[in-house]
Amino acid sequence: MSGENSNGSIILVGMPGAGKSTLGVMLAKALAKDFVDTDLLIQLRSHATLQQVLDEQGYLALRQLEEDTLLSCDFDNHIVATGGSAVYSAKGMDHLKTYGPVVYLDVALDELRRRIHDYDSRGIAKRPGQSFESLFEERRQLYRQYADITVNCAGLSQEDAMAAVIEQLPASMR
Ligand SMILES: Nc1ncnc2c1ncn2[C@@H]1O[C@H](COP(=O)(O)OP(=O)(O)O)[C@@H](O)[C@H]1O
Ligand SMILES: O=C(O)C1=C[C@@H](OP(=O)(O)O)[C@@H](O)[C@H](O)C1
Ligand SMILES: [Mg+2]
Repeated sequence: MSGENSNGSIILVGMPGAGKSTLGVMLAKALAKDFVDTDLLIQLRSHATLQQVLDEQGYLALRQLEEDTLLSCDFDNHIVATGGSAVYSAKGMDHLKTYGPVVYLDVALDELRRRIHDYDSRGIAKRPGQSFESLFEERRQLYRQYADITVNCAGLSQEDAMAAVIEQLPASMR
């Protein structure tokens, strides 16, 4: 994943169900960039699914694995779909930010609930028993803290959300 252009990447952050993985592929195609989903890198590194890591080692181990994975990769000229928990790693986020703007896909709680049907088996790095609402409140401030660009995705189709992201990018990246 290395390359010459260290300014050409876009880092997608947001809650599980915000559309990072889905829109990431679409953006990569539209902007002629490579695509990476860091969840898949974590799984390759651990030879296990995220849910297996959670079940066997716990959510803090998953967050540590995520940080290690983020820090060990170059993300030049990529659309990067992060896992929703990437923002728990300040080091990981600082590393990601060196590759390009962090785009927060802001989706309301009700809409996320409609999209996520596997909250307890999706591999989410949350405290045992933590509700989706509590996770949403805890995460929202972290996404805002790291975001260079916030895209309000309320009511937008995948295509319209992708267009909204592109519209808010610096002109040099569109
Ligand atoms: N703008 C959108 N409108 C409706 N559904 C969406 C939208 N973006 C993503 N989805 C759906 O929401 C679900 C979660 O999307 P995904 O890309 O996996 O999110 P994330 O990677 O942020 O967890 C998928 O079923 C996807 O098709
Ligand atoms: O929010 C989370 O705690 C996580 C979300 C998941 O990714 P998505 O955000 O793509 O659903 C997951 O697999 C990740 O490693 C942990
Ligand atoms: Mg994803």
